[in-house]
Amino acid sequence: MEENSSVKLVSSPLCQKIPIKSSLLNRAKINLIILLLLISLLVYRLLSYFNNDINNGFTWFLAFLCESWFTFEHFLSLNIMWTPVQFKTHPQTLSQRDAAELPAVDLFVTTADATLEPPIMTVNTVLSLMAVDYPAHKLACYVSDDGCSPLTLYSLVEASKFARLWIPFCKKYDVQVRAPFRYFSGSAAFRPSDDDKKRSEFHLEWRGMKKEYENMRQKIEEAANGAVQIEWGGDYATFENTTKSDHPTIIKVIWENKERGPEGIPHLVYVSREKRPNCPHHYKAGAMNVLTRVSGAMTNAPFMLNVDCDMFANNPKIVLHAMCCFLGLKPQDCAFVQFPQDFYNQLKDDPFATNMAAAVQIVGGGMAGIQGPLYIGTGCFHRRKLIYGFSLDNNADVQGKEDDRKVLKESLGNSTEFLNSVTQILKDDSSPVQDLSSAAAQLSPQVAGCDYEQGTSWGTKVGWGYASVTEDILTGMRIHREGWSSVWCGANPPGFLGTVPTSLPVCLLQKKRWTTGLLQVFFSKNNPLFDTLYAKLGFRQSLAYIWILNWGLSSIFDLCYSLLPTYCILTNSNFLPKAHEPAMVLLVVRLLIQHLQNLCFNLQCGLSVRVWWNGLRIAKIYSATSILFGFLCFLLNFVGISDVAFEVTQKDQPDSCDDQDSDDHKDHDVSKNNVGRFTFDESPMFIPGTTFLFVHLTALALSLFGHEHDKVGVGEYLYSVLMVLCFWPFVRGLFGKGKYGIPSSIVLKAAGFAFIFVHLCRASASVFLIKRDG
Ligand SMILES: O=c1ccn([C@@H]2O[C@H](COP(=O)(O)OP(=O)(O)O[C@H]3O[C@H](CO)[C@@H](O)[C@H](O)[C@H]3O)[C@@H](O)[C@H]2O)c(=O)[nH]1
Ligand SMILES: [Mn+2]
Repeated sequence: MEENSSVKLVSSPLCQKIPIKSSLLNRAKINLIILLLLISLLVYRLLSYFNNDINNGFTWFLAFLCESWFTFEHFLSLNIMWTPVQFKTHPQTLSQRDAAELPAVDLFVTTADATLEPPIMTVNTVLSLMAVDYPAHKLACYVSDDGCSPLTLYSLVEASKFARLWIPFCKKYDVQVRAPFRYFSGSAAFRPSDDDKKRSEFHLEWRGMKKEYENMRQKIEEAANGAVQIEWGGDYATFENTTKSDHPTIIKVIWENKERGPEGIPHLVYVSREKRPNCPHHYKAGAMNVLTRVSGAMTNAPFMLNVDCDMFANNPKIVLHAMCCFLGLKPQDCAFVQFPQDFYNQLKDDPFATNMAAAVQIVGGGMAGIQGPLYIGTGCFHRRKLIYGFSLDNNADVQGKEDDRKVLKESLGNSTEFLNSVTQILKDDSSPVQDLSSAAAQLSPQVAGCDYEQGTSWGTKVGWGYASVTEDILTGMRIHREGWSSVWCGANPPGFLGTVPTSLPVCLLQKKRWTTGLLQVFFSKNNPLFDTLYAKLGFRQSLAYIWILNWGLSSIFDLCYSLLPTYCILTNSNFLPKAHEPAMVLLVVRLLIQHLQNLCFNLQCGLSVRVWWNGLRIAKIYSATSILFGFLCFLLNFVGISDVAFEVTQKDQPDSCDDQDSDDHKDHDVSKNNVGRFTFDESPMFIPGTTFLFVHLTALALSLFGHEHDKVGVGEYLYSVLMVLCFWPFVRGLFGKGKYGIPSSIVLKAAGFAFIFVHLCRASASVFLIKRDG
């Protein structure tokens, strides 16, 4: 194992921090070479300026600007991959401890829309969490429903009935995957083991359980498609005359573990916070803050896990893994425990590059070797104390704060029940509430009300942050800024599995939101550089954040750069070194190393060449569509013209158990051949993408048909041809029918923009071209 001086080794019988050995360090070294090549290309560009060896000042400047950014960006990425570490946890050691010694954990699941996020999916996530290997009386599961949907409540009520059969079954047979849809998916991986089969009663129970699950699924489906009406009355009466954006607080204790025994079924609570039309609700961040307060006043566990509704616990020991980190490391080294994001519905050859597992691994493991991984919004365990903005040291000033109710009130709001729970957390006193249902009844709905947070620090110094639609990065950064480190816990099998969008329009919406959200953080007082200067964010950690936050901006530079070849072809100029120049060698070597490295990495991860190409291609497509739009949204928001909304990502319905093999992903309305094929809709995001294609096609066509092009080099042509290849799915879209075709309104608008672009290029040529011939 390679020792690294900048990585402190922390070890305990529960959790070890281990530097990752040389293969990844080689990655860093190769990237160092690429960095040197990038720098030498910049030097070449400067020299060509001083030698007066340029034929177009505009392209020179733009190319220099973009290349400087690429070099800087590459340097930032190198920083991340320089000292990767991994954490190894030993849950079996912890599970030997007495249940009484294990801390309580509140489990949060968020859902926002019963149509985009099928309730059966939320139900599976909830069941997988309630069934984990951990004393049941130490767990409570809270579901936030931003959709205020009686269907969601109904589904959870059904789920709680099923849970009473499912959880004992899972524990009896040590089921490995406790999301029933997955367990019963028919996939070979989840077939009962030989040992189980030998037990005579197993088959009977297995079949019975499968039938129960099917019944529950059917009931929920029938309620969803209206075949069976939910009866308004009892618990559902409160939903009458409500809409998603206008309704009172609804909190229902669906199931209470009254015996409080380790073998029981964990509590299950439904929460739909109050919403009113003129009251900002801050999307997911707002929902998380309400869950924090409601759970505080009810079970008040010192630790909280949060997952998105599509992300089930794939490893039954997941809470034990997390507790190994919290109990095995020094508190300041373990502010939160983030599990990698992994997905189960990956499309073949990953056409939309949604499988970011490799990238996430590099970033997560890399940052883990600095000040700790970023918080990625789901699959993460937090400390309640830090979420409230307190220090982890029980020093005098905290005790002081505790007495000072006024200070607490100012920052955390004015609810007696909730403030009492906060005081308890400050004292590290974890005695649970006696009776959940009466606690819920007494709890003023105020803590989940839409004006509770007015004048408090919620959304700024307390809880999940409101200043960005990527509330996760913002919130994690606040914790790092306060000087704490976080942990990256790669359990095996993976801790959680979620879904990725499986169609292009949905992917575009998601990428657009991420771009906007990240830029919102960067261009604000939350900029990581300030946190390094004025707070406790480490310098290298700050660089890592700068790299992540500018993910969208890098693509914008890339988009500009990709337009340069067309500009050059249209104006008979060049911006890349000519074939005979030595700089061309540097360029070619750099591109070769970079892409070969990526290719090898893909192959090492067991992925195909196709995946590598798809990744390259879709990056260009995202730049010209979603990222461009995300950037524009950010600009409009920055100058105060428009708000940014959190548009929920549409999720595919999980397969029912009758499907033979869930590992083969199925698109629900197309034949298998079309899975992953590009689909289009009326979204304006397709306009710039199509325009980009038209511009390249026009430039290439014009030079083929005799347009003057003696100064254009081979580099410009190859670049442009490559861009057309990347946009080949769009070429197909021009001729495709139905959703496989680009709508004619989009094509017309794009043609208009392309015409204007070509015209402007040619008009500007006369302004920028340096007349060398006198
Ligand atoms: O008003 C809202 C909007 C969303 N959500 C929930 O937020 C979660 C994430 O939403 P999703 O549409 O799945 O967004 P993704 O882009 O897939 O989510 C990623 O990116 C988000 C930040 O942009 C993070 O919050 C997520 O955890 C992370 O998985 C889901 O459970 C939603 O139900 C709400 O509770 N209320
Ligand atoms: Mn999601």
